[in-house]
Amino acid sequence: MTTLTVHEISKTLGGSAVLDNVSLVIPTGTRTALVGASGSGKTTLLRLIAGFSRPDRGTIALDDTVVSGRDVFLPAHRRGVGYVPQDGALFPHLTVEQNIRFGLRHAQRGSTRIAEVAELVALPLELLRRFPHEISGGQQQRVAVARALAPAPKMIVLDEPFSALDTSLREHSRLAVIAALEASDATAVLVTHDQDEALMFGHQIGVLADGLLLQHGHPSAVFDKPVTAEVAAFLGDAVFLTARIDDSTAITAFGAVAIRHRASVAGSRVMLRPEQLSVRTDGAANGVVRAIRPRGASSYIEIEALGGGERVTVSVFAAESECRVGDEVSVVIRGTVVSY
Ligand SMILES: Nc1ncnc2c1ncn2[C@@H]1O[C@H](COP(=O)(O)OP(=O)(O)OP(=O)(O)O)[C@@H](O)[C@H]1O
Repeated sequence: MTTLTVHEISKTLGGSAVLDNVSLVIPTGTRTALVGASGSGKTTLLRLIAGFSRPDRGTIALDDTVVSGRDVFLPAHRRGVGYVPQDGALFPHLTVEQNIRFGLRHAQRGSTRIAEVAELVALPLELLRRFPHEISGGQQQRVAVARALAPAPKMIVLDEPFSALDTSLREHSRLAVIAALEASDATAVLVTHDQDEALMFGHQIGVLADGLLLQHGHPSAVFDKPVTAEVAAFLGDAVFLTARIDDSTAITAFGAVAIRHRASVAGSRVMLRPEQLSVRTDGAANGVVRAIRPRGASSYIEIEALGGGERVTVSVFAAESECRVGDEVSVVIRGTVVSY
């Protein structure tokens, strides 16, 4: 187990700043997900951590040992960091067992370690004799994780390991890999562009945009109190409403609502999640139904505030929907909001 300290890292590639003054501490034995849009710098940061590339400025330390700094650079093979690339990158001409064995030092190769790590990633032992093309994509990814875990690294980094998998396989593989990481005690960093994956991965989430680490912290803290509207929108569907901010209350076109976090001092809008909205046909009307869009079990109802301007889309259980276009209804906001 190792604590990773990334301190004021900057990196320019092809003449453009790809990472700008990024600092992050990943405590020993914890799991951190780095999330961000395509091109935000996630893979570059992971490569710097693994030791495949050198930062222009700043330092990277594993515990008290600086592995990247002004006059120091420990290459990947001397860092003891396990690496799981995006496509798994298994050797096609080697069996599953030989692939996993490849990650082991000579002395460990005859040991029971292969069966141990196969079990750790929930890989049935009968698959050990097969070649990569004879197992599923999800199993291949787990072999790649097993290969990286085999030498018991103190730290493991994973670059979008589930991105090529379809939804159900991805969920299954994710859970198996998280359980394996938990059991291994390795400090882990996962790069993903999938918000749900990032939020469920572990102890910390870091949100990158254009080379800047916009926010990092416990997943629920970042989700509940996003520092900017950009972070809020990146982590899930977000509804923004113009509001008059009055101390700890926001007055919106759909009523007053309590503020749980003021991200800016002089805010003029609030953010809430679509799940916080519901619609009632009794009660004081504050909106008019402009469109109804059926979507299987649910229907999306577009509602415009009375007096015009603001619009929200509310998801309702289709069988219970009594609304028609033109009806006046009451939009109710549950819970609390963040103001910007
Ligand atoms: N070797 C390189 N030379 C020049 N530019 C590069 C190089 N590698 C990456 N970049 C650029 O740096 C930026 C960040 O790339 P990076 O791969 O770190 O992003 P990412 O967040 O991992 O994206 P994705 O989710 O698409 O993999 C991009 O604009 C990319 O085009």
